[in-house]
Amino acid sequence: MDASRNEPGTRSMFSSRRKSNYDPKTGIYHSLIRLEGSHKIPTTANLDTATFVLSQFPSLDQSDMKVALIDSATNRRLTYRELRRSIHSLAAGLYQRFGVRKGDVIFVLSSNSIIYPTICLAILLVGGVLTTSNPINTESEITKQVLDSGAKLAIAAPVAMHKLLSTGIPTIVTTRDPLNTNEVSVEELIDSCESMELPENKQTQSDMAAVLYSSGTTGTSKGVILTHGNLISTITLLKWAAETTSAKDDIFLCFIPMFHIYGLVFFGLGLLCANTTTVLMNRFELQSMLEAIQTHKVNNIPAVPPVILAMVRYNGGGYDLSSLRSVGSGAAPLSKHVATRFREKFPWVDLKPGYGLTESCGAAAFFVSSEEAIARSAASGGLFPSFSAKVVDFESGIAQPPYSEGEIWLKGPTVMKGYLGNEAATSATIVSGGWLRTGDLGYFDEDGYLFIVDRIKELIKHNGYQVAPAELEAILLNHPHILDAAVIPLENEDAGEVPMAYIVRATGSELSEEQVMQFVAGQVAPYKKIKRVAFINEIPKSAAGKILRKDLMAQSKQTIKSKL
Ligand SMILES: CC(C)(COP(=O)(O)OP(=O)(O)OC[C@H]1O[C@@H](n2cnc3c(N)ncnc32)[C@H](O)[C@@H]1OP(=O)(O)O)[C@@H](O)C(=O)NCCC(=O)NCCSC(=O)/C=C/c1ccc(O)cc1
Repeated sequence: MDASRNEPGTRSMFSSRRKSNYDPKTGIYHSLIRLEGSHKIPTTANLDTATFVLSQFPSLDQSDMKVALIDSATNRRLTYRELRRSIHSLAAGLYQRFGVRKGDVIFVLSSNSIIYPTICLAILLVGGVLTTSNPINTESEITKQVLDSGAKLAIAAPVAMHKLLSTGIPTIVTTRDPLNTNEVSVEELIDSCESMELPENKQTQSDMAAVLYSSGTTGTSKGVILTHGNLISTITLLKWAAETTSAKDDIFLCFIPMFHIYGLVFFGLGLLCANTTTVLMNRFELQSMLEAIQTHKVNNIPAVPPVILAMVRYNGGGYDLSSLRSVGSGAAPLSKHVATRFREKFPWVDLKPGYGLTESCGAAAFFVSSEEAIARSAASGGLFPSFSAKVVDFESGIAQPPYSEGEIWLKGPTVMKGYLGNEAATSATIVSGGWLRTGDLGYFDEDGYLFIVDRIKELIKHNGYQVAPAELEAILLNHPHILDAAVIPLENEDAGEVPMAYIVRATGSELSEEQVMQFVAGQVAPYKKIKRVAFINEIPKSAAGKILRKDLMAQSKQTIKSKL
């Protein structure tokens, strides 16, 4: 969000104000910002996400001719009026022609497209539960998610359709191949179902709205249950943030994937409530991004660290980037060094890191103004309104005062209901009093700014995508020449981290590093591929048999240093 267009007085009010209040009696940090008037989170019980989002669209007059989405490749535009119509038609088509009923899970397998928000909102409007996946995932990864989520129907991009064949679930293609007339497409449903009836919506805020997959603090991928209440809260907070920072008239650029919470909340749902215009890229590519910024005079980009690094490295090329005023950073830690270089190179752009998780439905902490972000360049912002946090010491379990480190626990209206069909993981993650254990190590300063210093959870972040070590270890242990294995994150300047495997070979085996990498590469999505292998006699483990990853991470640093 951009601060340079704040209403008179707003900027100084926010930059001088503390973002949270620490109560030493309870050890709780509370957000100090209170939502007022139309920014309050709606409390009506009988409300669903799509009805709420549609109620925020420009009114049905000339103002609904405002452009909501522009396809950067084709320049195709969708106005808010057209978007409203497509959402209703597709929802009616899903109801009448595919029998979708309240609670039915629908699996969406597509990269970003101009109709992605329509698909999400139509599913939510008809009472379906949205589950999404990266289309570059393998057939077996996709099949696993289809089974785990209990999806009854899929909507898939033509290039990914084949990955669903073995699941046997009926599939609608996003755009029809003119040569294959048997397929029903989303576009056809939008065109043909306009006059079909959609029965009265009977959903409540506590109903399940989405199941997005995350590995949480440990283990493999789990379905994060997000209710309509969670989504409505996160959208309300995003709309408030857009308005507070006067970003309502900004042109946004979207390349972050809408199949993850970050992209879904910003571009699939939230910014539509702020009535912004978004230029959509099917996937990230540096030159295309620079071109899109110049052509569409883009002002605002919610981004991720690898993209910010790519912008730092880009040298010239003659693109006019003067329209750009705000770049956000989420999904992975942004190094202080990269942030400083970015600010030196693009001094007219506000760089604002934020913090959120799938389990907190995206929202948790953000910066209102760039002055705050510059003054605390290693922070991830202050708590969003309506949030509380604790910093809990691992050994004692005692909540810590400002500047003391511990695990960040969060409480707020966006915190997930739990993991689908996984009581054990749910109760280990959402603990007494409704606190969400984030698995991140950090602290607050005395003004309530959050600093994330390390990750305690067993997770690798490659390009902002989660890679669960447990998933790769399970694959490795299936190799007949592998006795034991452990996977850890290895720092990487371009992608943040890459997966590295420590392998105990079976006696007499001459298995090579290359063979290990190829074995895994054939079974996982590209971002999960193991990029480095080391052989070891024994995997270090605790008395309880838990892999001592920190020991291996320290060892990997030594090994790599000695090889340089
Ligand atoms: C733009 C990135 C950084 C780079 O894109 P890429 O270069 O295409 O690389 P990928 O990692 O996507 O793809 C891996 C490989 O697959 C390839 N690939 C790629 N898309 C294709 C294709 N459609 N066909 C075929 N091959 C392909 C790609 O070329 C590449 O190949 P290779 O280099 O050979 O390994 C991309 O990774 C990306 O968008 N990452 C962001 C992930 C993300 O959004 N994570 C959010 C998780 S949720 C979260 O943390 C919430 C935070 C949050 C924080 C604050 C808030 O306020 C709210 C929320």
